[in-house]
Order: sequence, then C-alpha cells, then structure tokens
Amino acid sequence: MSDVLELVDVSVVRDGRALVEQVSWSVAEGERWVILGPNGAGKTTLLQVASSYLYPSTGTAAILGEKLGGVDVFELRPRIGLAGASMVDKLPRRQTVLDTVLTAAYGMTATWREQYDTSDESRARLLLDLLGMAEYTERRFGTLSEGERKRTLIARALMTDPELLLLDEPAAGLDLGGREDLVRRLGALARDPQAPAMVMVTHHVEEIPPGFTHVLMIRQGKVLAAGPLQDTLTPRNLSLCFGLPLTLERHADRWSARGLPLG
Ligand SMILES: Nc1ncnc2c1ncn2[C@@H]1O[C@H](COP(=O)(O)OP(=O)(O)OP(=O)(O)O)[C@@H](O)[C@H]1O
Repeated sequence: MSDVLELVDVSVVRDGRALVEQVSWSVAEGERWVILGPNGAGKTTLLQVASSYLYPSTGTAAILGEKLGGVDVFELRPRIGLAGASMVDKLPRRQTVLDTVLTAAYGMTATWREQYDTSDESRARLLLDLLGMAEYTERRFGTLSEGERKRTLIARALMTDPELLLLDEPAAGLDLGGREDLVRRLGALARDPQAPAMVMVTHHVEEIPPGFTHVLMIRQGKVLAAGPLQDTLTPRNLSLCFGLPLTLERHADRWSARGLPLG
C-alpha cells in the first residue's frame, strides 16, 4: 500500500524554538487519522507541512509520493484538499456558496469571469448536497453561519477530487446540533471506500467521527503516541497528552472524555 504521507524526523524551527520536533509519521491509503493535542501542541504546523505550505527545517516529508523540495507544489496542491479557518479570510464574502466551491476546481479563491464546465458545476452541487448545503447555493458566503461555512469549506476541499483531505478543527465553534450533524457527515465520508485518505485536527475526542481509524497524539511539538484508535486512544495517553487525569469512554464508535473529580 503506497504512502499518502510520509514524514521522517520532521522538525519545524522558528526563532530557535521547535514548533514540531522529530516527528515521524506515515499515513497509508484508506486510513482516516485524527490529530489530537492541546492548544499550541503543533497540530496546525503539522497540517501545514502535510499540505505542502510549510517546509520542514530538518527531516523529510513526502506527500502523495512526492518529496517536498523536489516537486512543483503547484502540481501537488490540487491533489490535496484543505479545509481550515485560515481559508475563510481568503474567500470573498460576497461570492455565492456555489462559486466558493467551484473556484477550487481552478485553484482560485474568486471567480474572474471564468467559464465553468457544466460537469464542474454538477460536482459542486453534488458536494454541497452531500454536506447538507443544497439550499444555500445562491447565498453569499459571508452571510453563512459558522456551521454552514465549515460545511461549505469541506465541500470546497473535496472539489478537486483530492487524494488527501486535511481538516483543521472542522467542528470548532459549532453548537451541539451542528457538531453532531458534521460528525455524522464526516463519518459517512470516512466509511466511503472511494473517499480520500483523511487527517482531521481536533481538541476533543467527542468530535472523532465514526469510521476514523488512527490517532496521532502530540504534546509540545512531539509525538506522544500514534497508531490505530482502539490501541492508542487510551485514558493514559489522553491524560499525558492534555496534562491532567482523564477518563475516557467509548460508546458505539463515539468517544467522550472527562476530567477526574478533584480530591
Ligand atoms: N511563525 C511562527 N513563529 C513562531 N512561533 C510560531 C509560529 N507559528 C506558530 N508558532 C507557535 O508554534 C506553536 C504551535 O502552533 P500550532 O498552531 O501548530 O499549534 P496547534 O496545536 O495547532 O494549536 P491550537 O490548538 O491552539 O490551534 C504555538 O506555540 C505557536 O505560538
């Protein structure tokens, strides 16, 4: 099975400080990974490497079989779908939801009088439907609620039919209903054998969609544990990762964690 992502001893150093340190991690086709870790652990930095926007200071990173540094990233990037809060500021608020998704097909953020293929438009509509956004295609992106915006960004990330889908905190800021709706949709995607390899960053085990297979736990830039969810996501590892004693429960493919009572 070929590797979708292969990081070997990757460190990212800024101002003399390692934001991620000696990370070795590989993602194979068909795998769905969650990256768990506290604020400032280096999760987004790792995702920036995985999306080819950041080069490691030391170590090597290969994405979809292409080694960073030896590949034209502009050819690589359409093969990677990235949805994260950093994208929101780059997208015009007055653009319709449909155009927001469509422009991804051309590696752009805004329409500039392009003639879109009807097959592209059908795909954009199909993806918006998949994410529960069919009713919103003509709405201005800037008028969407947080949850609607997140779902639009995921549809956008899928537009190029990527081989790797990276989701940075897709459920952050959603209310309970919004979170559960998103987790269910991501769960359906995770279980689709045609769907790309997936990596999702989160702070909360409650947000791990059913069908996700692996977890990478990081703390202070270093990998604490990595492997299949059922062996790796343990109360011990979770407590070490977040730096306090935690209990962990699993019910029908969903997880929940709680701090132990004081005293
Ligand atoms: N360009 C930079 N220069 C210096 N430090 C940086 C830079 N970018 C990020 N950092 C620091 O690196 C650390 C890791 O940041 P990162 O955003 O990867 O963490 P994270 O795990 O995604 O955090 P959060 O959960 O809060 O989003 C943080 O302490 C952050 O302040």
